[in-house]
Amino acid sequence: MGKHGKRGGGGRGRRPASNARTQRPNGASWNDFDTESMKNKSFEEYYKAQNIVPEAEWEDFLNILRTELPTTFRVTGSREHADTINGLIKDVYVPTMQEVELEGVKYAAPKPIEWYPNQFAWEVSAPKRVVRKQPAFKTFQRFLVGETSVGNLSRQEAVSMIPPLLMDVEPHHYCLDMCAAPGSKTTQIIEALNPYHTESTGMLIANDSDYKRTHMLVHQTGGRMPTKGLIVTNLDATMIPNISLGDGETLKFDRILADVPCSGDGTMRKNLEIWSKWSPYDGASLHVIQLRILDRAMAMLKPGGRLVYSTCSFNPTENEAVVAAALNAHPGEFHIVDVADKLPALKRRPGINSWRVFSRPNDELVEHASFKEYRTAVDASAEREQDKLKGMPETCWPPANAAELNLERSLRLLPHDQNTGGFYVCVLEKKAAPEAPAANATKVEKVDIASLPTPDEVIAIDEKGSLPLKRAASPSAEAAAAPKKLRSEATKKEKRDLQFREDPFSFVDPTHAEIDVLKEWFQLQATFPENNLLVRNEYGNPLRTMYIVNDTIKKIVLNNDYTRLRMISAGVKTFIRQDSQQRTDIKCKWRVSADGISEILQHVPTESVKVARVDELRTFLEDMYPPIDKFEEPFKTDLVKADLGNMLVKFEAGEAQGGKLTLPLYLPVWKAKHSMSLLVDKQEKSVLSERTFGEDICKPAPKSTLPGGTPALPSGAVTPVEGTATPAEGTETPVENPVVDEEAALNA
Ligand SMILES: C[S@@+](CC[C@H](N)C(=O)[O-])C[C@H]1O[C@@H](n2cnc3c(N)ncnc32)[C@H](O)[C@@H]1O
Repeated sequence: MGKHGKRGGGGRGRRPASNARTQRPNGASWNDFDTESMKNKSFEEYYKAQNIVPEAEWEDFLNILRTELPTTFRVTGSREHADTINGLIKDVYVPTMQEVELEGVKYAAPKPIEWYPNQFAWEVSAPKRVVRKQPAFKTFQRFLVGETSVGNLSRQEAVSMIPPLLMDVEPHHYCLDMCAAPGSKTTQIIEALNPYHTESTGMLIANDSDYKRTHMLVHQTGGRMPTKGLIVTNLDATMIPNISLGDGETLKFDRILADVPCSGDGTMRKNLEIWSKWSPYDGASLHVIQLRILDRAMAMLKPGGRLVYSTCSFNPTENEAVVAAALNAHPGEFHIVDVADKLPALKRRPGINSWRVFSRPNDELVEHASFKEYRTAVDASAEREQDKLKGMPETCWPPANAAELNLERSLRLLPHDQNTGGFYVCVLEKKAAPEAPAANATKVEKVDIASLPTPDEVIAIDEKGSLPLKRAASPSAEAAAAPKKLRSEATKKEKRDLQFREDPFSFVDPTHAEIDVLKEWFQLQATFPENNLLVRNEYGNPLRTMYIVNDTIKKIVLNNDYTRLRMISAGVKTFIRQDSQQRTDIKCKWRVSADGISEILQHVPTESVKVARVDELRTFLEDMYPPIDKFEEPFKTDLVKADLGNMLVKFEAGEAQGGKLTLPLYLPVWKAKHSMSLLVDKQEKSVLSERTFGEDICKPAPKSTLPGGTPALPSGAVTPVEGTATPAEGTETPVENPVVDEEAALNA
């Protein structure tokens, strides 16, 4: 195998199509690669031998792997305005991109992905070079970036959208996403739990073992897809502890996604370095951890529950071998679900029940027909030098009963079928009660997963093509042990994970004076979940931020030590304290966050929401602090009459001043002594402006200081409020999410 991935020099065979530098985080970009260097002898030999691609299609398979992936994205389906956004794409943007020509070449307009439900996913095949240079594509690109930043669109590889669609999530389900970061599938699960903001009683635990990546997860879900039924945790998925719901009940899940760390060779079209680095050890080194994660998922699933196992790898060692071993570790308990009737337009290949196992001593593939033969080679020292894996376990080979496990019901997505990356998905269901094997079933020994060797360090590649991921340090084994008692008396006795440095979680006493203030100010009705207001300190003190959680999340928080669960966040950030140093006559020093407004609106009387029109929205966007005089009647009188502080405003659907709102829009607004302001993130304001008025009419933030002496804000900050300032330092850590935390910006 030659050395590939040279930087710079544009030698012979250089890809002609793109001038764009699609820089990869790991350093390789499409410009650095020519198709000549996109070769790997072992990869080709290995996969030819696996028979996952019919011989007649082999060249198509290899050729498409050497081309750049189209851009694909989803419309966030649970949003009220999903249809509006999809309508804009179809009716406004796509017509302008018909027959686009650049340098004599015609490029197709974006088109809906055929198999994705409701035409809510799109594919843009034009290369970035065209998108940059061609005005119609450029305008569309700006729309995509803006709507993605506020959570209305999600950029995601097409095949990566499949596993959540096959989970069949319903709003009442308890779900677990075991390896969730950066969270593209997590947002799909949340959407399925909250279709069109129906009242979901279900919940999701989104977990990842990489601490930094759990914060990406918080950002991805919090700002873009806020839900009161969500907890983010930072656990090793192989030993997620049992979770108590109180009264002796242990949480079992209806739906689990195990989108496990993998070799990522299905991502070669964007993660170009795989071409030079691929080896059969990549998959084999991950086999045991993948199996352990799947095994843990099986234990946490309810009878009748559904579990989706997926990888972005073609490799049977990471796919069918893992599923087969897991089934044989739980004989008679699970079956593979036939999903042939789901997503009917999706071209998929059946899983295989026979595969071959190779090692690669001295850079040449060596096949081992059986585990026994492989061990003989290792023991004879022929393999020892290369035996980085502490030995491939027997579960890497097809078991004797492979043909009886219905592995063909699992799905392999091949890139040349519909111009995508590669993926593997298997849907498993837990039987209501274990079944005895059929009399004619092949006898196999039960797989003992606990006895399998785990490599010390496994390196997986993120499906987004990010940096290789090292396996994160695991929480302590004790932390994984089941809780013995309820939290009320047991928390202090439970073994705490002292390495874990996040702030504690507790609930505000509903009789607390601040809750009375909130109730009176916002006229919160009896339906308001006053018992479910969570704060990030030990004493239930509403110091800076209050989050709303649903009842199940509350039970989890109350009945489990947060360090043992390594809880990073929970619920929707709803109320943010807005203290004033200059004014004492503000009756309610809290504002509703833009993320939390839909949680509040359902509990306030219609008449307490002020009504405005598109004209008023224009005034709010054009001027960061419009004086009350700038507004028209009858809204102006409403503003004059209102007390200083936060109010909720409904901007009615309609057209005026070159703007159009297709649906009503609800936003929090602040009244200060001299002016008004929209409590919305700067970026979101620009997106809103583009969508409503066809251009960004928002004035840039003042350069020096703002009224009240508040300094100008970084991007991502909510508009500060005249006359308000930093709350006194409390015991809570102020920044739960450094990227989007509005408070942090206010306090800058
Ligand atoms: C393929 S990526 C997941 C992609 C994610 N599901 C999505 O759709 O955005 C695999 C993830 O597994 C995490 N991971 C690796 N080992 C893990 C373990 N033992 N337990 C939990 N997560 C793990 C990695 O940090 C990585 O974020």
